[in-house]
Amino acid sequence: MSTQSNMIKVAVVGGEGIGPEVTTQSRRVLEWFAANRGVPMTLRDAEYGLIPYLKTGKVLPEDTAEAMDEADAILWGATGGPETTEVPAAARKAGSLLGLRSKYDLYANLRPIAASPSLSASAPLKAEVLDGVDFVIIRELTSGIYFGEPRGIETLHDGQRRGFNTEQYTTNQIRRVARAAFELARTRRGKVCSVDKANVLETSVVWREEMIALHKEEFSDVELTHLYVDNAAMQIVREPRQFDVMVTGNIFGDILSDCAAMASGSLGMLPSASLGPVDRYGRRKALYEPVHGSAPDIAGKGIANPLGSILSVAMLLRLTLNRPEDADLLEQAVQTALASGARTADIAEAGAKKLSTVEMGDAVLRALDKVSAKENA
Ligand SMILES: NC(=O)c1ccc[n+]([C@@H]2O[C@H](COP(=O)([O-])OP(=O)(O)OC[C@H]3O[C@@H](n4cnc5c(N)ncnc54)[C@H](O)[C@@H]3O)[C@@H](O)[C@H]2O)c1
Ligand SMILES: CC(C)[C@H](C(=O)O)[C@@H](O)C(=O)O
Ligand SMILES: [Mg+2]
Repeated sequence: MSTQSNMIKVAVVGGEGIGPEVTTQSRRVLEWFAANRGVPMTLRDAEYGLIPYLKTGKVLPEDTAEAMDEADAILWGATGGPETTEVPAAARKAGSLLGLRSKYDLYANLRPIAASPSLSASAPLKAEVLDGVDFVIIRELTSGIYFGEPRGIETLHDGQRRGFNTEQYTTNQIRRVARAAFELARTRRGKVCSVDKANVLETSVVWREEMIALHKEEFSDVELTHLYVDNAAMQIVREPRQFDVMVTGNIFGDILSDCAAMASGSLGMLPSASLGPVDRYGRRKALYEPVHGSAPDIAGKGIANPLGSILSVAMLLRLTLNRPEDADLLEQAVQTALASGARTADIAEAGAKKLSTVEMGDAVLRALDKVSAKENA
């Protein structure tokens, strides 16, 4: 991490599938902020996935690991896809995204969901329930069933195979992500909905008890409610406006955020920030990435929606660079581009012109020029 001045180091890791396609556009946006708004940052590009594996035998070569280690912020694209079946499971595991989340202790994963007024005609949900949708899912990212031990696959006496994993949460793991949720709610509409499965799982019993205890001890000014995860999935589709901050465990948050993407129009629209603990200098390691994956079904076609990745840059500007005005400007530019009719295939109304990934990047850069000129006028 940077030790001097306010120069922020950003590692840009496009990865696989549509990852490099969308990250090329969000990188252009970062460059626009460096050139036009004097945002102090250095960019270091690094390869991840099949391509470096074929060259070095590692999906995460040393140079990439070093770029990520020294970065304040990582702009990540995506990992995975059928083309990577050439990479043995062990090599993939050695450099996995889960391993990186764990290595940097990126426990608080913020996934904001906002409905764009311009997309109400093409959104899968009814326009009446979308007006004003604005909530954040905070997903615990470094524990739960993704990381619990024991785990494995074994062969039983009768020859059947049995796969097993362990769901787990400790008091501290719950409390630190709960704190992130309560603190965020204080800057928003003051409401936290905690999602669990406490009617079945012991991990969720502890989760709910710790939420209630911390709320009572330190955050009684915030409204705290609870939902079981099955009901939460239904409520997100039925009436997403009821939520302000939703906090939940690793696997529930993974599933609920893809579900919530339907309130923003497409999975391609959702950004995210994964944050580590604050160190003694007040800094925290962060990884910014769209919520979607490598989308093998559209990879290489140049049609992926780059807005989830571009909006992740807005989160980077806000959370790592502490430049809220620049983050607002970028979010405004995205809305301006959408209002002017810019659509990739995933958000296009019937009959609308479909832009390529690059053309959507162009539309956002044009909108940035326009909104910043207006601001300076
Ligand atoms: N953070 C990550 O790197 C990440 C996240 C999710 C999935 N993955 C990996 O991605 C691979 C594919 O997974 P999947 O197909 O289940 O999920 P996915 O998110 O890649 O795609 C799901 C669907 O959404 C569409 N989609 C996703 N992003 C889009 C975009 N920007 N524009 C337009 N359409 C978009 C895809 O075309 C696909 O139909 C898997 O290997 C998975 O493990 C990686
Ligand atoms: C790629 C995969 C491991 C990842 C997850 O499950 O966390 C993804 O789905 C996500 O949402 O970031
Ligand atoms: Mg996911």
